[in-house]
Amino acid sequence: MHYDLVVIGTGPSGQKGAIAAAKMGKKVAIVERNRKAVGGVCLHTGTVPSKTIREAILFLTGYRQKEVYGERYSRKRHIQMDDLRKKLSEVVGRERRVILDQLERNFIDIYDGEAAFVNENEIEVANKDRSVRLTADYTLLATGSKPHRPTHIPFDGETVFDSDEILTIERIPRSMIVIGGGVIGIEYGIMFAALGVKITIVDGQDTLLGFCDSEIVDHLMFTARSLGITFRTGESVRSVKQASRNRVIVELESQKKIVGETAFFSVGRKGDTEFLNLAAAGVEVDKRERVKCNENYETSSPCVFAVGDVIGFPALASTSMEQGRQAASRIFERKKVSTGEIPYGLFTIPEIAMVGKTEQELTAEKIPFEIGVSRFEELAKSQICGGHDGLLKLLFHRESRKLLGVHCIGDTATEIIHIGQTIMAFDGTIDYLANAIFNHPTMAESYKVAAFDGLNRLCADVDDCLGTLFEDASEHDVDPVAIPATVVDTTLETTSVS
Ligand SMILES: Cc1cc2nc3c(=O)[nH]c(=O)nc-3n(C[C@H](O)[C@H](O)[C@H](O)COP(=O)(O)OP(=O)(O)OC[C@H]3O[C@@H](n4cnc5c(N)ncnc54)[C@H](O)[C@@H]3O)c2cc1C
Ligand SMILES: NC(=O)c1ccc[n+]([C@@H]2O[C@H](COP(=O)([O-])OP(=O)(O)OC[C@H]3O[C@@H](n4cnc5c(N)ncnc54)[C@H](O)[C@@H]3O)[C@@H](O)[C@H]2O)c1
Repeated sequence: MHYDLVVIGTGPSGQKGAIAAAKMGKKVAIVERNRKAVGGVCLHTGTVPSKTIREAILFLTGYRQKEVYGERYSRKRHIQMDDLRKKLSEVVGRERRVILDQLERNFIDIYDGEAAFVNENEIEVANKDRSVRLTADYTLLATGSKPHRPTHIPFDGETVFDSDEILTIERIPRSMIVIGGGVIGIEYGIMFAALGVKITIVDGQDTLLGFCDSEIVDHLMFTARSLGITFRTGESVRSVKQASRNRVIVELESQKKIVGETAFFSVGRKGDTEFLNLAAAGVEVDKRERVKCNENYETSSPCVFAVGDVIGFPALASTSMEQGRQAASRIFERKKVSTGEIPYGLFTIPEIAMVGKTEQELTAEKIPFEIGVSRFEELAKSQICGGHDGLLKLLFHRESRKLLGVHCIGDTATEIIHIGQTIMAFDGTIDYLANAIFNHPTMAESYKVAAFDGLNRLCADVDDCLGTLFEDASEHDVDPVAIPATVVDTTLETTSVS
C-alpha cells in the first residue's frame, strides 16, 4: 500500500501530525506497536498516568483541605496503590477511544506492529501474526522516548524501578530513594511524600530545576522539605544494591550510604529508535539514540522528518503536538516552522508554571527589569478553596513595561500561566493587567495584584510618583481614568504600612 505520509508512533506528536496531513487531503497511515498502546507514552506511562495519580493523592489525602480542617483531615486512611490506580484505567480507556475516533474519522489507516525501515521510502510493519510493507513519499518519526536504564542498576520493577514501573508497584513503600531530581523525580518524589513516604532525592547537580526561576525553586524546596523530603544534591551514585526484597542501599561517591525500602530511577530518557533500522533510511541519531534534525524537523534523509520526544528538548506533550502539526505543514505546504514562547508546567505539589525569561536570565543579559508579586494567601479564592501556598511573579521591562516573564507556584499555576503567555505574545504591558477587570474571586486576579505591586515598586523609585503614572498612562496608551485608582490604592497601602 502506498501513502503520502506514514507516521510511526501514536503519541501526541504522531496523532497531531497525522491528522494535520489528513486535513490537507493527504493519504495517511499511522503505525503503533500494538493497538493497546495507542496514545503513546503520554497516555499510558507518562503525562496522563502521573497527573491522574497526583490528583488521586491530593483528593484522598485531603491535602488542600488540611489548612481548613487540620493536619489530621483525610478522605481515606491507609491509602493503597490500587486506590491511586482506580481512576487511571477509566481515564486512559476514555482518552484512547477519543484518539482512535479522531484518527478514524480523518480516514487515517492504523497499522498494529513494530515499524522498521527497509529503505527511506519503504517500511515493514510486523506483529506476531503478520508483516506488511508500506511505501511512502514521506515518513514522520514520532516514536517518543523511554527511560534511561543503566545496565549496572538492578531493576526488578518492585524494589528498584523506573517511571514506567512505578505505575505497577504492588504497594506504597515506607521509603523511597529517588535517583535523579529532574522533572520526573521531583514530581513523583513530592507526590509520594504527600502520602507520607519518606523521600530522599539524589542528584548530580548542585541546583535542581535550573531552568526555573530560582525564587520559585526555593519556594518548592521549602514545601518539599516540610513534607519531609531530604535532598542530596551535587552527589554521584556509586552503586545501588538490593539487600533484600524490601531493602535497597544506595552508596554515593562521597561515602554516604542511603538505605530505603525502594529506589526510583529517573535520570533522564533516551530516544525510542532501537528497532527502527534507521541506518537503512540514512537517518542519524545522537548518543542518547535521539534523531538528529534541524529546526524544520528535517533529518539527514530528505524523505524522513522527526518530531516529539524522539528529537529531544523540550520533550513535552504540549510541544510535541505542535511539532507534529508544524512538521505536516512543512512537508506538504513548505511552511516555515515558528513557535512562540513555550509555557512550562510542572505538576509538583504545589504546581509550578513559567513562561518567558527568569530573573537570572534577565540579570545576566543586563535587561532593566522590575518585579511584581502577588501572594496567594491574600487572594479570596485561595481562602475559599485552600491552597494558600503560592505566589505569582511578573517580570517586566522598567522602561517599556512589557511583560518579559511570568513565574508561578501554587494551585492552578499551570492554568493561569496562559494569561501571561497571551499578554507576552501580543507584546502587552503591565499596565494592561493593572487596568483589566478580572472575575472575583479567582486565582487569575493574582495578575492584577502583582501588576499593582510592580507599579508600586516602579513608583517607589521616582520623586513624583503621581505625575509619572499619569505621564506613563498616556505614553502607554492606557485609559488615564483607570490609573489614579491605582495611585489611590498605592497611597492607602503605603500609608497603612508606614
Ligand atoms: C512520567 C512522565 C510525566 C510526564 N508529564 C508530562 C507533563 O505533565 N506535561 C507534558 O507536557 N509532558 C509530560 N511528559 C512528557 C510527554 O509524555 C512526552 O513529551 C510525550 O509523550 C511525547 O510524545 P511523542 O508523540 O513524542 O511520543 P510518545 O508519547 O512517547 O509516543 C510514541 C509512540 O511510538 C510508539 N513506537 C515507538 N517505536 C515504534 C515502532 N518502531 N513502531 C511502532 N510504534 C512505535 C510507542 O509505542 C509509543 O506509543 C511526561 C513524561 C513522563 C515519562
Ligand atoms: N510536567 C512536565 O512537563 C513533565 C513531567 C515529567 C516529565 N517531563 C519530561 O520528561 C523528561 C524526562 O524527565 P527526567 O526527569 O527523567 O529527566 P531530566 O533530564 O529532566 O532529569 C534527569 C535528572 O537526573 C540527574 N542525573 C542524571 N544522571 C544522574 C546520576 N547518575 N546520578 C544522579 N543524578 C543524575 C540530572 O542531573 C537531572 O537533574 C523531561 O525533560 C521533561 O521534558 C515533563
